[in-house]
Amino acid sequence: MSVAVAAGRQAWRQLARNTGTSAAIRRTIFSLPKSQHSPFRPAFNTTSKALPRFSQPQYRSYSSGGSSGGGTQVKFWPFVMVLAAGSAGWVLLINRQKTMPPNPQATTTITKPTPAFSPAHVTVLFVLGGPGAGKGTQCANLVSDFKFHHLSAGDLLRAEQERPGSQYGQLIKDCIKDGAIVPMEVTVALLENAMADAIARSGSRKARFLIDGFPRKMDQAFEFEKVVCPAKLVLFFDCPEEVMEGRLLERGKTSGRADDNAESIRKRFRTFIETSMPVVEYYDKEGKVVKVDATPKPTEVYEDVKRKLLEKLGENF
Ligand SMILES: Nc1ncnc2c1ncn2[C@@H]1O[C@H](COP(=O)(O)OP(=O)(O)O)[C@@H](O)[C@H]1O
Ligand SMILES: O=c1ccn([C@@H]2O[C@H](COP(=O)(O)OP(=O)(O)O)[C@@H](O)[C@H]2O)c(=O)[nH]1
Repeated sequence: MSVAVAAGRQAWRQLARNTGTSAAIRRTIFSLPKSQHSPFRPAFNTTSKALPRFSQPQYRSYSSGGSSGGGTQVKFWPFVMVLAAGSAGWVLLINRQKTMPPNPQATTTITKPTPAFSPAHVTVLFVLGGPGAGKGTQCANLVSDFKFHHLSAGDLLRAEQERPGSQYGQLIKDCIKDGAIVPMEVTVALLENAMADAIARSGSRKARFLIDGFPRKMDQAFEFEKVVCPAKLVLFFDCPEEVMEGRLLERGKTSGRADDNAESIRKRFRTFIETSMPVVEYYDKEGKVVKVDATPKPTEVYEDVKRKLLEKLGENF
């Protein structure tokens, strides 16, 4: 290898003397930017996003016959030496890389999308429970005691619905009125953006989030954990329908919400039982649910929430 490299170097100098600087030669021989000459590129070219392979047709073709025609002083044996030395080095490098472990970043992108936030820095708690169970009320308490960022999926959707020019405004409006679930792409994107904003504003990459009223459907749960952040646990507020109905009708007197009326409430209850309870059951099987009785008065519910969360997560979660 060293003999070949030395011969190549010698040939390179000879060529430079004959036709100008080595940089000029490089530009003449390879009409490619320098970065595309990396011998490592083919080994890492495993994803569809990778740059195109360094391919032979991009070389100009040279042959020893060229020296006889133009009356030039350039000798062509140095080219042969350079190519021979380069090819030998190339083969050695390729063989060495076959024995190297794969680049984990290069392979991760094709097999599984990386979540935007790492659970090592970001703690996510999903907060679930039927409509009117008291999720928002208890989240407010947790925010003041544990410095959580509180993100209500319903609030984010309502804000998007009101945003001038939103292409999802009408869709969100119709879903909310009918107690149906907005397509997950919209909600997951709103949550991810809101998390990124909160983290940027806090100036620290460590953060705790209460994701309130989400995920309400299995596809949302899978998508969020895959592309945004795996969740640590689910805080589930258990409340009978008749209690929730009374609270919602009372809230409807002042909330101004289009869905706090008897007809929408009925539809929301049905969606909750059919679509959202399976999410709670799924996480329960994973041992990730902290269940709290939501029927006592708010202060008592909160005492229970605090005690059970600390029991599950420890003081320094
Ligand atoms: N434990 C409770 N007892 C009585 N009323 C409650 C309790 N928790 C919440 N509320 C009231 O019930 C309504 C629904 O609570 P909210 O926190 O908005 O529920 P959710 O976010 O689950 O829809 C609100 O008007 C709230 O003040
Ligand atoms: O992930 C979500 C969360 C909420 N919603 C919609 O927003 C409504 C209100 O949800 P919110 O959590 O604000 O209120 P809740 O029903 O819990 O009182 C729901 O009925 C759904 O129509 C949704 O589509 N996807």
